[in-house]
Amino acid sequence: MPNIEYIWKELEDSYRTILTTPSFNAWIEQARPVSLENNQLTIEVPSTLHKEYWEKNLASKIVETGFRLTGEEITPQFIIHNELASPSEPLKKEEPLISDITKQNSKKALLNPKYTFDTFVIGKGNQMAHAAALVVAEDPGSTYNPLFFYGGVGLGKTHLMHAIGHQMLVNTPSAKVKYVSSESFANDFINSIQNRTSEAFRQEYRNVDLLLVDDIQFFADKEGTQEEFFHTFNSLYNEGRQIVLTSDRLPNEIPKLQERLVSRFAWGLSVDITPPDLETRIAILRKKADAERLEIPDDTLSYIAGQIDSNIRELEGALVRVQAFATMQGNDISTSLAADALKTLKPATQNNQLSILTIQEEVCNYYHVQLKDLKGKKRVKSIVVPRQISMFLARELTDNSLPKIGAEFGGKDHTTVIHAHEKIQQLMVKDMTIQKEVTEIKNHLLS
Ligand SMILES: Nc1ncnc2c1ncn2[C@@H]1O[C@H](COP(=O)(O)OP(=O)(O)OP(=O)(O)O)[C@@H](O)[C@H]1O
Repeated sequence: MPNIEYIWKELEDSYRTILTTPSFNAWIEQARPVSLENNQLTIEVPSTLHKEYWEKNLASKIVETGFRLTGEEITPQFIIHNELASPSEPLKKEEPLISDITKQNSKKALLNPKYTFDTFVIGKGNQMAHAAALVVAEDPGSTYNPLFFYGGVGLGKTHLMHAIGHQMLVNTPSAKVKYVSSESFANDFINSIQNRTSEAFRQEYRNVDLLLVDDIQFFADKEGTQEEFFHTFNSLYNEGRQIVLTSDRLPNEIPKLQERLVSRFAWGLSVDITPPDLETRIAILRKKADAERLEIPDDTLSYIAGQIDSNIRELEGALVRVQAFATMQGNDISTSLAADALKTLKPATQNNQLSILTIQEEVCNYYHVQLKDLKGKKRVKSIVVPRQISMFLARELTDNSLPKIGAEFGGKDHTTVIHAHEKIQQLMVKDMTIQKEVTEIKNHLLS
């Protein structure tokens, strides 16, 4: 009987021949064979979405390959391990062949040529979003419609959206793809009323196979635009066309978003993107440096990745800054050069804002609890209340996104932060002691 490594290697080879590079990266590279016992091959995958995809689309290959190699029936079993993912390796594969028609259509759809699946680094905070994006690109209009990405600023929502568009055009060059920001949608709509071109507006938006609308939190307060978008949505949805939306928060947290839109957005799948861990940040920088053919030592990349932890746009900006600094000085890039280049950047990125850690430390001091307990899972009241107060203050006093705040409390879900915020808000009204304590901590933090 061949061993598990051999079988997995053979499986990888056969998947490589039948899957596109992005699919291979999303499904096969993110999976890990765990054991082969009693003809059962156990495979660890990162999420339920991955598990379902494997079961539906990839598992039969295991049975086929298993039989070919062993003469016996090998049955696959999938288990989910949330801690599994690590950033994908820089791509070593050949460039995908993108036809001229696809390129022209990508341009027409206003897609950024750099935002493809190939240039996207998969890591813990985005693997589910990436996998969902891929499913939608391969099979638009059926599995997750609408697909809704939410999360903090600069974490790759737009990038994934464009990647879906590119991939769909690779698969079907004649597909009609349209990307707009929510502001452009609103402006187009208003212009169409002023210019009496409503029919043309409808033609434009309701005859696409894939509609990508970015940052829909800016629909808040725009009643007429929401009304029009509601009809656009219905028309596309009823025709089985794919809709992908992004926002910095969940639909039900967007102020003044009509209830009927909130409920429609929940028909498909909502996936959050959380800030990347250090490994992923390093992998993103490495990929970017390689693409730009920059020579940067690994420890310098780690240094830069350590300086900026919650926004990939700023991370990329830091790399550009280091590069410019090196050119200006006529020196090679090194860690000390990077430190010099980023010195002036630090106050700007931090914006003199309170950090989540400062809030946590202040609350720990006030209630005499330990930081590790505050970030831990203990459910005793003496810790739960300070924990919820810290989350409340992090939300009130900083610009951090809900997922980011959750992540800073030992990897808690953003819904825990919402719950904590609501809870403390209510207590502040009912409980004078809590009100006094929270105010004291807040005053101390702001003084
Ligand atoms: N996983 C990733 N791999 C490679 N590059 C990434 C990744 N995530 C984000 N980026 C890059 O970071 C930058 C910011 O990403 P993007 O514009 O998609 O963020 P966003 O979440 O849409 O932000 P906003 O909320 O401001 O619209 C882009 O240049 C994008 O290519």
